[in-house]
Amino acid sequence: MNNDQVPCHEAKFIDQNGVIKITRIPVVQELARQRLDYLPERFIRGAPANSPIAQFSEPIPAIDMRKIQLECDHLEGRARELAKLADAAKEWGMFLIKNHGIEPKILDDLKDVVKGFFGLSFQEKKASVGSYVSVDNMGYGRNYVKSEDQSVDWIDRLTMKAAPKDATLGLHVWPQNPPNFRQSMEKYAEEARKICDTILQALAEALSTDKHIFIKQFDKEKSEINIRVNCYPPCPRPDLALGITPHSDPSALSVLTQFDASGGLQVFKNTKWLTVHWPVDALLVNLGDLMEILSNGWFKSSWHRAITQRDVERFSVALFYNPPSESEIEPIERGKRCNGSSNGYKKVVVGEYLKNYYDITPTDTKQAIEFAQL
Ligand SMILES: O=C(O)CCC(=O)C(=O)O
Ligand SMILES: [Fe+2]
Repeated sequence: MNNDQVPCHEAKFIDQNGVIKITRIPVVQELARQRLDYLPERFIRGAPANSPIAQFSEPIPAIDMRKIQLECDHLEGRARELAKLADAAKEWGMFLIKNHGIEPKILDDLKDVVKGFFGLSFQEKKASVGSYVSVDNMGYGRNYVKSEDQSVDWIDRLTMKAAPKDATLGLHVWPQNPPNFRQSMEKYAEEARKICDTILQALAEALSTDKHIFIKQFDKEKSEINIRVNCYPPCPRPDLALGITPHSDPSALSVLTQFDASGGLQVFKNTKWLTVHWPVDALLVNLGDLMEILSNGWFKSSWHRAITQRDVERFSVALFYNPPSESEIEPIERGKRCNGSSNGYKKVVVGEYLKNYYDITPTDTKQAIEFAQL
């Protein structure tokens, strides 16, 4: 099979005139199987992928889940951990989670179904999972495609709605193969939701405000959980490609786990791209735009990207936790609580925020959040 015969994803996008278009992009796993010694043109970034100079960072903050739990009775230790959390949320917009408490079996099952799915042939993958029909970044395929001539990321991905419960009712959008895919993913999502709920309360306490102030905007039945499984196959020219283009997540919180390899995630901090020290199998939390809005600018959503590696295949699972789509979220009072780095934020309807985000992403800067700025 030469390069032109590789199976393609069909990515739908709406062009500048509002017309739905389809562009065909080679399946990256299939390209990687050919062990090319060059990078196909479509994947070449305009500027060197690793500029500005990426460096290894100082370790990012690691938050001990046991210490931030409400039941923790070591009050002094808890206060110290909350201060560390506040610092991480303001300075990094991301942190690692120690002692997350998710049973190894749940994470092992997650890894098995993810690798099981991406281990299928392209035809089997297509047969295993249906599509969400509309242009909404869901299903097996591609991310952030907006035109025929844009350079695209070195990634295959699978995105699904895990909550609310009826989000996928009547749709064949969960992989049928491996057969326990949905069950394993939902089990993991349930655990990740508990972690998010604890973090939401801890973040509020870390700002010395009512601990319910963020979590009250979520709803057990209606909050959204979207999950994106990212597969980054070995790349012939990591210096010219990116795994995921720079972005902030639109979510309130994103919980990430990775398998097999680390060294792929980078965060933009103090004018530099830093490679995140992220032990394989640890959980990492990203603050998304909705959290920056909810906190009225106190906390920052992280601007991050994934790089590719020459001989390494890496998988990550990103779980995005949002208040209900139809709800209007309200930033906390500005007053003393805003750090003054922006004019602050206004109320936004979650679904409208997300729609705008997906309409304009990818962007070169954190532009989507301007939608909610005063
Ligand atoms: O693979 C990673 O580490 C990052 C993934 C990510 O940023 C995303 O899916 O939004
Ligand atoms: Fe992300």
